[in-house]
Amino acid sequence: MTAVEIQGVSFSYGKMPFIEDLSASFAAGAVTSIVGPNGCGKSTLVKLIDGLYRPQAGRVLIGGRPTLAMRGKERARKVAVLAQASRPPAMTVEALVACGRYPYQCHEGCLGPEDKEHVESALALAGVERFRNHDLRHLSGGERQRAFIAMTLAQDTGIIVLDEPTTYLDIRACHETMQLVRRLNAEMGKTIIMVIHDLDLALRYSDNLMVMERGICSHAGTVDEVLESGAIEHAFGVSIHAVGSSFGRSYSLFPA
Ligand SMILES: Nc1ncnc2c1ncn2[C@@H]1O[C@H](COP(=O)(O)OP(=O)(O)OP(=O)(O)O)[C@@H](O)[C@H]1O
Repeated sequence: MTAVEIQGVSFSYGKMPFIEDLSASFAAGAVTSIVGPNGCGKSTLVKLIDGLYRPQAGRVLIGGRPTLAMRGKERARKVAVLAQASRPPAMTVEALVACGRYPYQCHEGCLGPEDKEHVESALALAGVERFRNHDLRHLSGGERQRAFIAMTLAQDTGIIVLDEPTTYLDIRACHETMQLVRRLNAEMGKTIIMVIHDLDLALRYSDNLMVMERGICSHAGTVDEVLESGAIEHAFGVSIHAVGSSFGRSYSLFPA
């Protein structure tokens, strides 16, 4: 089953077409990473999925429904998008996580018992309960990232899109974030789509990969299929060596 489908999408920022006739699909219940060199259009694609940008041609479907046919709150009940890390707002972790409930709130914006339950379980799942009263600005990068992931969990969507969730994190926090992603997928059946620069993390923690090169999808498939295709080597100009160990496979990448 397909969670998100991109059908013949074209998009340009100015006069020059940037994304042209892009088609791709993201499988439901899978962890898919979008990888590609700087500036190839990964974040643009995320914004198209989020409905922030309107394609000049083609359409994006979420659960079979065109994104632009949905109102903002309806879309936000289907897909939670965590944008690239920016300066953290001055608020507590709990207040941030409560923001994830906005698609379910009425005009007054107060939380009902069901909203509060979702906030509590999101705090617990992301492992940030003990920081609930902490100011986001005083957390470490890894703790803060988990707080933002908790906010997307409170949104209670089947699909979560993470744009560079490991930026600024040290190696341990990177792996913890990826393990959380895998747990959300395995235990809650979440479909995860993430943009990720660290190819080793993408290869280790994803089921599927989509490789982008300047506005196009050059290859998509399972990790093994994409590795065999040579699309990553082509896109990044690297060679990849897989190393097996009792801890699983890891990947070394060298300039070609
Ligand atoms: N708001 C904008 N207006 C004009 N051009 C833009 C805008 N946002 C992005 N671009 C351009 O579109 C291209 C793709 O940008 P995008 O951020 O989607 O790439 P990316 O693959 O996510 O890059 P990175 O890996 O560096 O984050 C880049 O050349 C960028 O300069």
